[in-house]
Order: sequence, then structure tokens, then C-alpha cells
Amino acid sequence: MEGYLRLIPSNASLVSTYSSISTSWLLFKTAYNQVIPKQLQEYVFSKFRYYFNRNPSYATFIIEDFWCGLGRNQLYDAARAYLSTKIGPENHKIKVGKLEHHKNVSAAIVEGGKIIDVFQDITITWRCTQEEQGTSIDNWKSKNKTMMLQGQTPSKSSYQITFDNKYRGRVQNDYLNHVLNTYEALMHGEKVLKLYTRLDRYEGERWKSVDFRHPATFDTIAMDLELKKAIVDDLDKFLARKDFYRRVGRAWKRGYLLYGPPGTGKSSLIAAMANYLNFDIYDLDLSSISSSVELRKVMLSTTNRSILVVEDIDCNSEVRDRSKIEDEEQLQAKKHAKSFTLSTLLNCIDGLWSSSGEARIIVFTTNHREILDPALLRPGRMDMHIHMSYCTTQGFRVLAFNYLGIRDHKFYQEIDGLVESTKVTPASLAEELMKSDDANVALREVVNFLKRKKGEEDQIEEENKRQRTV
Ligand SMILES: Nc1ncnc2c1ncn2[C@@H]1O[C@H](COP(=O)(O)OP(=O)(O)OP(=O)(O)O)[C@@H](O)[C@H]1O
Repeated sequence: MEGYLRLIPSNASLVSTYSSISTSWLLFKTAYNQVIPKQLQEYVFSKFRYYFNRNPSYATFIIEDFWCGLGRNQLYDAARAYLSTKIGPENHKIKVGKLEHHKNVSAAIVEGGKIIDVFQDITITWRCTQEEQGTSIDNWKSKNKTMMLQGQTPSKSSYQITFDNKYRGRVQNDYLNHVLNTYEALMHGEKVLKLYTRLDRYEGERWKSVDFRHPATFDTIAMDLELKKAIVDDLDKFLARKDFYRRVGRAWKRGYLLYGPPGTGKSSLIAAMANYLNFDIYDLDLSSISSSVELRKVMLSTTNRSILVVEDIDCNSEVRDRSKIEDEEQLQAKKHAKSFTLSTLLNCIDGLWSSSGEARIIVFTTNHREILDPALLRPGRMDMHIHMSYCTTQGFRVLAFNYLGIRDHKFYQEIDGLVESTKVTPASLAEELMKSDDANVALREVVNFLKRKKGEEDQIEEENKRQRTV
């Protein structure tokens, strides 16, 4: 009995074992979190999740071209059209073709091809498949007899979609309806625009697209009317000059620099341009590119008739005015951190895009034009500099019409005076206008907000004056 009791660990040794295990675990966790980058952690976890959950939690829907031999499956046609809008630079092999009365060449995925789509938070993998091997032609004929009697010729293609089983209801109802609605839109000639962003190295370093349905148009942008007209005219003129660019041997491209404080509508203006031109958007985060070779590769994988957007270029140390970076060491470190500048980007674009023969637009945005490298601001680098400023009375009229649907109101006189004498962004006024659908209530909020803002600005002005006199 005594020997047996000796085998049972004492309370003290249990406590010490427990505390050494928990200390080691804490140490491991801290080291893991500090040493391994967040993205790599997520990647490793996703692989684990995928490995352990693979079979039980994945569901597959099959969409055949004919529905149970009764007739053409509309969902199949919708899927084919939908997938043609999802084809991206990562699909190296695609089918292309053109129907007699269609203007453009269409694209489709090849049998065996795969497309990954993301709908809301659901990842859906599409595969284009053929009828399984071994299906005899007689079986296949009898299966599709009804259609053949109707004079239709069934083919043997189908699409398979695979997704996490827990989203089955949402995929069946929401997602497939989304596919059908997109098809409808395409049939009515509306191109579904795409917004491309770059995946990082853990996700395969490629462009990923989502549908871009931003509602901004030139009608909804609150800005100086003359400037707005000048931008639209510039875009029209640019698009009409294909032959000119070819004749003079220049890349058919146009560059715009949008500058102004946050919330003045730079992103909204880009969306309005994309909607106006029917161009996809490529959103390039320059800080994720480490060499000019990589930059070239990235640029080569963008498509024609698109807008390349590089936002917040003032955050990129390389494009700031060097004379304004005081710390020479810091400058050197940053110089070595990247072997290209925005000028390199522009040169690279000139070289690559001159051979594409199609229209391309590049847009840079910045909140601080004054700290950009003057080399970038030289004439000929960016074709048009567009100042997005604080809200004006003209701009406020556009916002009020967007949000309340009214062109005039008894509060407008008071609002005009306040808008002209304060620095408020269209974004902050839009917030106030959203507070009520009732014009009286919403505009009262605007007046109160503007008075508060004016009071704050006057106070700061007073303080500055006082400090100057001290
Ligand atoms: N000029 C504008 N016209 C119409 N709406 C605007 C305008 N400016 C801002 N807004 C509204 O404010 C929101 C934020 O504006 P937006 O993101 O376009 O500003 P931004 O200048 O790009 O800001 P940031 O520099 O922070 O990216 C928009 O979704 C839009 O609803």
C-alpha cells in the first residue's frame, strides 16, 4: 500500500508541474506571437483547419447545362456569363470567342479550370467539368432524349461549386440569386466592374477581384462645377484620341493626381471615373512591392481599359520631397529599403503600356501635395492635378440633393454663410445629412454642426493670435 501511495504524485509536485507547463506555454505563445508574422500564423491555421475539416464540412453543388433532361438550365448559362467576369490574370489558360453580333471577344474557363470567388464572407470554388469518364453515349443520349426530341443539342459540361457546408442555405438562396442577377445585368449590357487588390505572399501574390458597385457618379460628387466639367471633358477627349496616341507613338494613358484633405471625395471621384468610363480598378499598395522586377510583373498582370490607383502616395517615403526629410540616416535607410520610386513606376508604365494599344488611366492620391518629391509634380508626369477641397456652397447643394432630394430650403441662406466661413469636408456634412430623412431635421443638424465647427475654429484662431502677440 505504501509503495502504491508513493506512485501517486504529491500535491506540491502536481502544482509545480502545472505551473512549469503553464509557464512554458506562456513563453511559447509569446515567442510565437512575436517571431511569426500574423499573416503566416493565419496561413498555418487555415491549412490546419482545411486539413482537419476538409471532408465533413465541404458541400458541392453541380450545375449541369441541361436540367434533368427537360430543358436548358438557365443557371448554367448564368454561371458561364458570371464566370467570364471573374476571369483574372491568375487564369493562364482560358477559352476565347466572339459571336457575330457581339462587339467584344468573350472569355470562358476551360474544362478542368478553377475560379475562386468570394461572396460576402463565403469562399466558393468553381470548377468547370466534363461528364464523367465511362458514361456511355447511349446513356447520355437517353438522359437527354427530351431535349434532343425538341431539336436541341445537349453538351456534356457542368460547373461544380464547392464551399463550406455551413453556408449551404446562403449559397443556395443568396449566392445563386446573385449569379442570376449578375447574368441579367450582363444581358442588359451592364458590365459589372471589378475592383482588384493584391494578395500578399502568403496568399499567392496575385490580383484578387471583387465586384465593384460603388454608387458614385459625376452627378453625386460634391465639388466645384467647373472643375467637375473640366474632368469629364478631359476624360472624353482622352478616350476619343486613340488614333492620336498611336500616330505620335505614345502610350494611350492619362495620369491624374488627386490631392486634398481626408474626406473630400478623392476615392469617390475615382469611383465616379470608373463608372463613367466602365473601367475596372486596380488598387496598388506600393509598400507591398519590394523591387522594380516585382513591380513590372505586377503591372504586366493588369488588364486594359482599367484605372490603376496608388493611394496616399505621401505615405510612401520615396516620393516625398527629399529636402524635407531632415534625418539623412533615415533617408539612406529608406533609399535602400526600396529600389524604385514613383518615377520608376511611371517609366515602367510608359514602357509596358505603350505596346498595349488600349486606354489606361493612373490615379495618385495624396492628402499632402506639398511634401511630394517635386520630380513627380513636374509638368508631363501627371496630366491633371485635381484639388479636392473643403465643401463649398455649390458642393453642399449637390450633397443635399443626393441625401434629401431637395434643391432649395429656408435654411440654405444660413448654411451658405457658415459653409463658406468654415473648413468642413463633404464627408462630415454627409454624416449630418444622413441623420434624418426629414429635411427640416437633417438641415437643423447641419446648421448646429456648422455653428459648433465655426466656434471651434474661431477659438483656435483666437489662441493663435494670442500666442503670436506674447
Ligand atoms: N466630394 C464629395 N462628394 C460626395 N460625397 C463625398 C465627397 N467627399 C466625401 N464624400 C462622402 O464621404 C465619404 C468618404 O469620402 P472619400 O473616401 O471619397 O474621401 P477621401 O478624400 O478619399 O478620403 P481619404 O483621403 O481619407 O481616403 C464618401 O463615401 C462619400 O459618401
